Amino acid sequence: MADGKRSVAETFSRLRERGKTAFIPFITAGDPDLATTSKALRILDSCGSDVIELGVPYSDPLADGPVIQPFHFQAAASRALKKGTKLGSVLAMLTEVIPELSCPIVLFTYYNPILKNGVRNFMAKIKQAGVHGLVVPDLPLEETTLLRSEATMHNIELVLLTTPTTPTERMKEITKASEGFVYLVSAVGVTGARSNVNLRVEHLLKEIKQVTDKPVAVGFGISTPEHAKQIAGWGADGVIIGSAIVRQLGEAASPEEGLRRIEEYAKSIKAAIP
Ligand SMILES: O=P(O)(O)OC[C@@H](O)[C@@H](O)c1c[nH]c2ccccc12
Repeated sequence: MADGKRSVAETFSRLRERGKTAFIPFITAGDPDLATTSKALRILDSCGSDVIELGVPYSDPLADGPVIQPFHFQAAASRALKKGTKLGSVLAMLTEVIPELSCPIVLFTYYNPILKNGVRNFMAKIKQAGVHGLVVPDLPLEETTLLRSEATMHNIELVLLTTPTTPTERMKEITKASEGFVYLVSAVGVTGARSNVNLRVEHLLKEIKQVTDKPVAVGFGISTPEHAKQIAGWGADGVIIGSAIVRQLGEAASPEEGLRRIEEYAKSIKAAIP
């Protein structure tokens, strides 16, 4: 690649060759401020994150879709928005930080901010900042055509999501269209920490893997090293953890303490998965 970094898909194929499962943490940009986010990205990268998902805070995440926004992200997003975090400042921060990271960044944003910027302009901007992939959780498959063609043109991997209630035919379409990896949302309903992993994930993974060779990463409700290990054991190519990491920052007395907690937490997950 032009920037010398592996794409998301290449990252997964390298891991697969070595029989490894990707660790994919999610944090919200600007929570509690962008300087802390840039440090968190460096820390997560050096703790062996294979891909990092970065959420762009948005004031009204429920506006356009049936997406359930977990409590911790609302809190994280409002902390970030209080600081006036905007897409432009997030991308300025990424432009500086991404060249120092070894793992690719997947940006996570609702569709509205993309529309506001204009799809083509948005893709050009995030590419310019060094972003590799994009997740738009409130974008239904039917609406992805324009976004996909612009993403492809700008060399951005557009990751699509499938859930336990997605009908099989639709799931097949999603796996066909998804780039980088397929995001399997492990449960319907409220996300965030749960005491157990949804046992249906094992079956869902099998079902998806029958129709695609693309890597499948599981997210929603994974919070402990045991959960991560269990999901890796079921053959997931990646484990996505959001709320549990965001909470480390939210509950800490200071950003410094939050960063130390993130580091410790990331290491504990990394040690649990192959
Ligand atoms: O927070 P959890 O339960 O660890 O799950 C990650 C997930 O929340 C993250 O990828 C994410 C944040 N906001 C979302 C909205 C829709 C789908 C996924 C997400």
